[in-house]
Amino acid sequence: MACPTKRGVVLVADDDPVMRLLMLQMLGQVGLDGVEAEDGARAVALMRELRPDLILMDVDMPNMDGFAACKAIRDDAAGATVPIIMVTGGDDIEAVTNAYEAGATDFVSKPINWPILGHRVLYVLRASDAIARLRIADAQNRAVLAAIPDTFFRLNRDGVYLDYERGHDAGAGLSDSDCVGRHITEVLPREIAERLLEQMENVLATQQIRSVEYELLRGGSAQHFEARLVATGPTEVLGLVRDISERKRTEEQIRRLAYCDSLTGIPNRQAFLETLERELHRSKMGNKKFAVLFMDLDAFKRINDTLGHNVGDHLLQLVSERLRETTRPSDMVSRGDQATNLARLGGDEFTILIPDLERVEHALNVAHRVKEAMRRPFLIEGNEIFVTASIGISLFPEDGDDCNSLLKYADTAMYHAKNCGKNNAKLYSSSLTMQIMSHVKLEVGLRKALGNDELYLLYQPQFDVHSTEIVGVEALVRWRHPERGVISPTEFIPLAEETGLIVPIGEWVLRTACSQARNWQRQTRRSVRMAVNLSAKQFKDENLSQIVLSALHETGLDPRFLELELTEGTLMDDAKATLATLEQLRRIGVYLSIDDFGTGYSSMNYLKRFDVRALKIDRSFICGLPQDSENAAITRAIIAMAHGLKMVVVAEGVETGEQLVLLQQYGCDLVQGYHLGHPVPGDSIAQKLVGVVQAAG
Ligand SMILES: Nc1nc2c(ncn2[C@@H]2O[C@@H]3COP(=O)(O)O[C@H]4[C@@H](O)[C@H](n5cnc6c(=O)[nH]c(N)nc65)O[C@@H]4COP(=O)(O)O[C@H]3[C@H]2O)c(=O)[nH]1
Repeated sequence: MACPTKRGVVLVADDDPVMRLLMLQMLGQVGLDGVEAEDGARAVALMRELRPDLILMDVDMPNMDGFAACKAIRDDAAGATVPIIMVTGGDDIEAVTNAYEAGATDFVSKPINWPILGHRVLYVLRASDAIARLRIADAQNRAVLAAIPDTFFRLNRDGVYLDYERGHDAGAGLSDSDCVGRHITEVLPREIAERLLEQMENVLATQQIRSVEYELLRGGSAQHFEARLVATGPTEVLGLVRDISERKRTEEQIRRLAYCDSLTGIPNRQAFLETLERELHRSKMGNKKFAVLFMDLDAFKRINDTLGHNVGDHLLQLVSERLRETTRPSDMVSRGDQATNLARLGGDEFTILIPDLERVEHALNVAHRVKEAMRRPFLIEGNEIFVTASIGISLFPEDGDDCNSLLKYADTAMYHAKNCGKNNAKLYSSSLTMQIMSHVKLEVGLRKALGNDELYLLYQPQFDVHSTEIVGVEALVRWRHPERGVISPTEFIPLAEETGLIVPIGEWVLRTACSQARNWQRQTRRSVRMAVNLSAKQFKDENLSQIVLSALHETGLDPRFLELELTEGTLMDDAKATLATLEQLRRIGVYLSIDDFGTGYSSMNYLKRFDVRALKIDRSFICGLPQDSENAAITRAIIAMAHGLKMVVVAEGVETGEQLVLLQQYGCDLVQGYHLGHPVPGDSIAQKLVGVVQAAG
């Protein structure tokens, strides 16, 4: 017979001393101690005093019968849970009913089967012990559930709520009366309910915890929840629901920080790449096309450098704002999520994704709209700032089928647009890559050209209109490329300017030209003025006057015989700095002229202050003469104006005798052009000069 580890105490209440004795004996045999009470009142008093583990209570007793004693014990907090076995008469069914009503745990009938009673007592003690432990566990569970803020519920396999306890963080959520006994689809939106039911099946099948996140609209705003489901039996799950709105808000903030450009508030490179990746996947699945536009502001660096970073930053904000407005129309975006279609990759680079592209013209139209939007002035700190944009476009699937290639090709096309004169939009084509490759190859070659002696000069004579004598020459550089043959300066000078190579190349031209002019003087005893082109980069080089001085000094050429040709653009770019450089050159004593006059904007006022000695009328005005009356009028006006400012006028690009005669009539001073002489090597000029001397002699 199993015995409890601790010896239990049983209170035996009976008015019959023989019965009490027998009971005490029976208890002793099963390892229990007994205490006696001769009536009900005494039993109640001993229960309070000794707190027995079980009570055996006879029904018929004097003073207070068993029913009354049982009730009194139950009414007392100390006796509320103690197991009470009532001892009733033989077939007294009514007594049994009364016993349970009075709060008895069990009953035995007389005559008593003593060995069975021992077992019965032990069984009731064990059951009571288990109930006590359950009661503690239940209290603990309730304490835990009360301490956590979550709502919890129980669902049966059919999806009906068995229980619902609203958590203290749930605010104005559902209550148990909304849920208990109802099916989950009647309580929650169908889509959410179905997800929960699906996970519930998983939980029951695997006995593992699953969680479901969902969103509910409450009081006009979205609230986020996470329900964790755990099986509590083969057909039941317990759900713990937590409000995760705050966590979602934090996650959203972190996402925004990671995916938003902090300056402009639009998506950043990372966000764009992810959008592009998604679009690529979507377009591949749906057999659709899309375009990537890559936009870069022309001359943004200059704005940043001259007006400061604050203005630069402000400009980028306004640009992104304008892009946002421009890319808003419905034809841009066929889906809701339009914000991420526009992004700033960094610096002044922006990208736009055009999904569901039906025709390429569509992408070109958007590019055109963007270009036009950028052309409107931006007002910053009271200044009107003008910018233009260059745009490159790549297409899926025509140009590539991965994000990196599409972005790279749009970038390549953008560079091409810039090279084509800025404020341009260009589509990518595979031949572009070839072009760019050859551009890069040319640059590598140009870097070596100086050291490899591949550059040389030709000289084009300039004649006095009246005496038809050579009074000067213009030095024009050529590049004898080892593979491609002779390359024109119109091809490599822009590249040299872009890469900064123009500074060493220009210095070489200057020294070579000065040395050539000095050689002619020695050979022919004739002095002609040597004109050398100066690019804007050279002009801005702070060592310019030093280089000019040293070239003159080394070759021994008189400064009067060196002419520096500048374009209008170079002069007008930064009038203040220009004045200082021009003043240094004037002090050296060199001759200054303006090349390609009429093609840019120059202020006459400045020209006077700059102490420029000659204007070269651009050949685009001369080539239409004499038929083109408009150009004729412009040419005459330039000559009159230059003479008014005491400047000499040189006409470039004279190709016919008629043009020469006309220019003579207009009073032009000097002429240069194929009609009078092509650019030729130095020796040919020497022969011409000797010829002139001999003819004169
Ligand atoms: N159609 C036509 N063209 C004529 C005629 N007469 C002369 N030309 C061409 O017109 C250009 C005049 O030079 P530019 O306006 O200074 O224009 C020059 C100049 O801006 C630049 N360049 C040439 N050499 C140098 C240099 O050493 N340094 C710098 N910075 N630029 C240079 O390259 C440009 C082109 O030079 P080139 O190809 O040598 O072309 C030369 C010359 O060959 C004519 O009657 N008809």
